[in-house]
Amino acid sequence: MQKTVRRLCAATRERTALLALLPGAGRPLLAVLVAVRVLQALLPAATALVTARLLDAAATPGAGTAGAVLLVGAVLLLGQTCSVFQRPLVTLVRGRIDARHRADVMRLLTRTATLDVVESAEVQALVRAATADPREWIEKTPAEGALGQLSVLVRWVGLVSTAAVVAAWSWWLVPLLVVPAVVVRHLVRGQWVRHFRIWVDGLPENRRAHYWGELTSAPAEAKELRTFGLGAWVVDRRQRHLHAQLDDVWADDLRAAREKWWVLLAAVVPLGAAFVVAAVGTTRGHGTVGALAGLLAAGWGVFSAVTGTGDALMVEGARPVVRAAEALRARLTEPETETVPGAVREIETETRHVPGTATAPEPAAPHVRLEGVTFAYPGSSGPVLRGLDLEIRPGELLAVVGLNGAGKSTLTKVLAGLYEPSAGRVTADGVDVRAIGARAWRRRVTVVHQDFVRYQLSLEDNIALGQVGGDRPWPDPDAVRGAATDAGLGPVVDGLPAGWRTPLARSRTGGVDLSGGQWQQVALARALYATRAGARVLVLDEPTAHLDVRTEAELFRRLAGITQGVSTVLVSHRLSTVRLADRIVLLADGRIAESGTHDELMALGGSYAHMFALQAQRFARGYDDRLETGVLS
Ligand SMILES: Nc1ncnc2c1ncn2[C@@H]1O[C@H](COP(=O)(O)OP(=O)(O)OP(=O)(O)O)[C@@H](O)[C@H]1O
Repeated sequence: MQKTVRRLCAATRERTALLALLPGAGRPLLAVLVAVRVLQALLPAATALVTARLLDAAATPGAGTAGAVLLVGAVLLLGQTCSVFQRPLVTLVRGRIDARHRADVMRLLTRTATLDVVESAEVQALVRAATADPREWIEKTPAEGALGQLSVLVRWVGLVSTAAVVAAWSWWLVPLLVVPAVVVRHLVRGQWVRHFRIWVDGLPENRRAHYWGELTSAPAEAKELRTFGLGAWVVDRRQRHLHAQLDDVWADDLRAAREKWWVLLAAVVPLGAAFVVAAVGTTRGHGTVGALAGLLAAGWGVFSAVTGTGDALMVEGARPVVRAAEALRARLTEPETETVPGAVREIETETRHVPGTATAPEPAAPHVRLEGVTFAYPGSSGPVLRGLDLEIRPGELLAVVGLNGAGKSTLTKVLAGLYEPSAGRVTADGVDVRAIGARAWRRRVTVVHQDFVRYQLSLEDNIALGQVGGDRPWPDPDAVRGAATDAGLGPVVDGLPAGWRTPLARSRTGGVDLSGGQWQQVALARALYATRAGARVLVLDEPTAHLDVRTEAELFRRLAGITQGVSTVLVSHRLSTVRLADRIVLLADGRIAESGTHDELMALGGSYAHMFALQAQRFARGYDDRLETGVLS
């Protein structure tokens, strides 16, 4: 009982939340839509009345029918006008509400300061449910639910008005029509609920089928499908998952078709009986033929108003979206530290400066320290970083090396404020970066991630995304060109059909795709653009993995000049490159195991020296031509 009450309360709250979305479409628009819907709901009763009047006028000798004909015409015209206007009104209302809802969800997601929230499986599932982008017939958007709920309410207008017409003939006909209508509604609704559940249960199979289906048309996967001859295997897998879901659905369709006889019986017998009673009554002198015709029309109106389940389905399909959006709001609403204590106000308010374009003083690179930093991924068995201490001195080039999985990328993300340490802290000039605020800190730190993003935008925009917002014009063409030149993109730009404006996506008109190495240079240029806009810590996570030897060597020869006044943290497996750094740290077991210059670490004879010797041997045996050609010595 308590459970039922709680379920009813939740349903009422969610339905109210759906209705509350409607004013978001704009009050005047909503008012017109409600007026149209109410008029439409009144039409069956109006039709019944004017039909009765016309028939009576026609049956009465000498009575004029012109007035009655005009009334019938007016009702028909009103009906047509309503249905003509209803469609665009609904489209507008739906578009506005859903666009606003999706933007709200996106805002919520992008506002979260750290990655762990977005990465969690729970949040991903909520996002999938709340984005309201229906991929199945059982899913409805919030606007569809809101409009459905409006129709459910307006349906009462139709029910009351048609019931009043019927009651005018004889009140006891009203329950005779309403009771079987309620039974039919119950039966039909039960079938839909069952069908709905079968679909929901089969959704995991459906998603697997979609996954394999999409592989057959995705350009990236098309390569492998052909290389390994996986085409038929993938199609077969998709079919198997689809059958695993749809066999149950189709069985239920058959069952529902068989049950339709009961529904038909429940509708036809009482409705037929009511109409027969009315017809017999008319032949015995109770009312006119016109009144009987009106009664039949209104009776059908009563029945339709009760049995229609389409709107209720819209509401049911949208309720999970509203629920997920509420849960997401509760989960993601985290206050971001925007208030900056006095000690670091300077960092927050510094004028961001593009060299050569403004006279503001250059902000200095901060002295960054990681103090006893411990970090574990949610749900993982142990921490990746364990009480790690590291200092990044202003303006230095610090290299971080370590085996695969040692935690180098994790370290870069903690440094950039994308993850918060579970213990310890990151400080800039002695101030905890949490006190500075994630947004303010990230304007000071820029990162080229290992898995950087290839935006489907022009080359210019791809670079200028390094720093958006602020009071400078965007994109800043001088800063874009300077950063591109520093990243070695000059020859690439010359070869692009529309130069800087060329879209870097083959799917776009006039677009091109770049090679892996060229994309890496674009990502580097993006980070260098950020340094031109004020970032003072540049983190490069494997920035040259796709670059050829010559481009990489050339880049590093210029790196010190390019990043003057900026602290650079370079994560790399290429130790021949790393040796050029001011300082090298080796990450092992979640801590800094070794630290020093290349010569100091070689003299130490530890893990770094061992790794370097191994790589040098491999290169000397021809795995890499850098040592032989003397590009890197
Ligand atoms: N988002 C994540 N969620 C859970 N575990 C993760 C996540 N990212 C990385 N890890 C785990 O953390 C550990 C360190 O990964 P990380 O990517 O930091 O290592 P790395 O030193 O950069 O490795 P590589 O040299 O291969 O790039 C690994 O065991 C990895 O499986």
